[in-house]
Amino acid sequence: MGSGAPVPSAHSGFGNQDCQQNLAPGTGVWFAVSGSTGHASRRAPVAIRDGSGHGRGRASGDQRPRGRLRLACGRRDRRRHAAGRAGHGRVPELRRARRVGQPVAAGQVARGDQADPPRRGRGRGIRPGRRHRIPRSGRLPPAGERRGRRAARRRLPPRAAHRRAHAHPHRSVQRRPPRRRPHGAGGARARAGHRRGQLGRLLPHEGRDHRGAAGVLLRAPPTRAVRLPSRRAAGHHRRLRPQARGHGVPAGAEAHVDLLHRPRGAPRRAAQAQRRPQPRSRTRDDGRGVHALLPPGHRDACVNRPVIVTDIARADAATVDALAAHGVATVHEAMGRTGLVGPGIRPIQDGARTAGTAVTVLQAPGDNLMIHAAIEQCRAGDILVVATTSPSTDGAFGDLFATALTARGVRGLVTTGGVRDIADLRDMGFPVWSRAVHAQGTVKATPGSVNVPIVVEGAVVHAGDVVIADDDGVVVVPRASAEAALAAADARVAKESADREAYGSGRELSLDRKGLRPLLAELGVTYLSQAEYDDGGR
Ligand SMILES: O=C([O-])CC(=O)C(=O)O
Ligand SMILES: [Mg+2]
Repeated sequence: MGSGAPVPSAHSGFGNQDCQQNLAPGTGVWFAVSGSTGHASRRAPVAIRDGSGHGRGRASGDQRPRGRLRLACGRRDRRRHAAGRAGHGRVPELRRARRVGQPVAAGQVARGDQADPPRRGRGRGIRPGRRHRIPRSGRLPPAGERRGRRAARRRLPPRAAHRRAHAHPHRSVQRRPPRRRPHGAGGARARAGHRRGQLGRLLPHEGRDHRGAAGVLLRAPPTRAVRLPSRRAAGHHRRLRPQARGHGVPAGAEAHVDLLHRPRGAPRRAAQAQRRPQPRSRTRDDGRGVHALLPPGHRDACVNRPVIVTDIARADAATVDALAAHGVATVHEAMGRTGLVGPGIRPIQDGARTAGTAVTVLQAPGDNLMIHAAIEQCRAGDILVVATTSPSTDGAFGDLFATALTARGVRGLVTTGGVRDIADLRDMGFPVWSRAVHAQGTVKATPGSVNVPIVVEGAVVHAGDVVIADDDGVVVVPRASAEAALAAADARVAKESADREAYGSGRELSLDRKGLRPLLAELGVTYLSQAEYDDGGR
């Protein structure tokens, strides 16, 4: 939504989360009449001042705003009602009433004393701060709904039957719609706005009654409604036209799609309302991490489900050892400055240099189950490389794992997570590169994968790739490029060796040896004496 004029709507269901999720700064929020009791009154008109929070509504967790609208019977009404003399002419009174469709100014909460009275119709005389009677049928529904409302009224039970059935005649309790939704009982689930039944409850033209005690048409918004830019309205939802009509707005592509409901499959958790609908996961992901869906048939599509790949191809062991001898910086340069793991992954010890073939682990944050599974897949010459599906610094690895891995000939660990027992790890001589040292324990509860491609601080690691690690960090050499990388690294080492000799003896400067003087001149770098510099370079 942009910051344009708010859309008139009879929806009343903006809660705090809706605001945080879906509204841009300065976007006005609008309201509908809420009954004094019943589910509709739990929804609240609030306004957004900026993208970080809400207007002056009540604290988070209590979605009733200060500007909540109430319909209430006056004391005299209740007395007369109790005495069975609720005459035909007695009607509930509307306090601090506002017109449906009247936008709340951005940055303000709807308050009764700021109410803008209706300009037309039977409620035109209503003034803030005064008590006015309004006709039982009210004038609140937008014009487009009148036909449906009249149809719904015809289906109401007689008033006498209603009074007999009414449990609390002294209160202005909203009467439930006389007809139940076709999809199950219209109880708590219906009020919470689940599933398609809600659509039916919202739309008068679908023939259901929505009037509260005062005959006011009540609407509840979709709790999972999603706001999208209006340019995406066209074709978004097959019910666009009838729904837009129901709200008295144009039904074309210009209609605001916040009037629409999310198609089937929307997530139940409001915090995830903007995620695409996904097939229900067969695994327990506990909401941690977001699956990166790959199209079926993609070579890496199996990363969508937890797997342990057992028979990985590994880079040649002699090549791995030779690359280890060259170190991270040299190999990285030899590979055209690629393959480097980001600087967030640091060694926990000094002076270690190792290389191995990668056994990869993709695990949930705070969960080291898949490390346990990966140990079995490790063999001599491997290096364990661990990534989590979302950032975590929990200490998922310690000396017990290192002991098991050492027994299998594993050469070290690289992890995007945290490690603990590091004094023991150092004493053992088991080298580790990690994002954090953190004693925080982890669980063994969530599925993950072993030997699938992972990303480690910007570097893609496939199982069997060469991973070289030393005090400078970590570099990854794809298995298929290992031989070429070694040849390039050998050449670089030879060249660096000659350079080292030249610089060490003082015979030559790198500027001359590398032919950099002409480059400096070409780049406009000039030499000045101190006097010339002090003189401003003239
Ligand atoms: O067991 C764990 O959760 C990690 C650990 O501390 C160890 O390997 O020693
Ligand atoms: Mg431990």
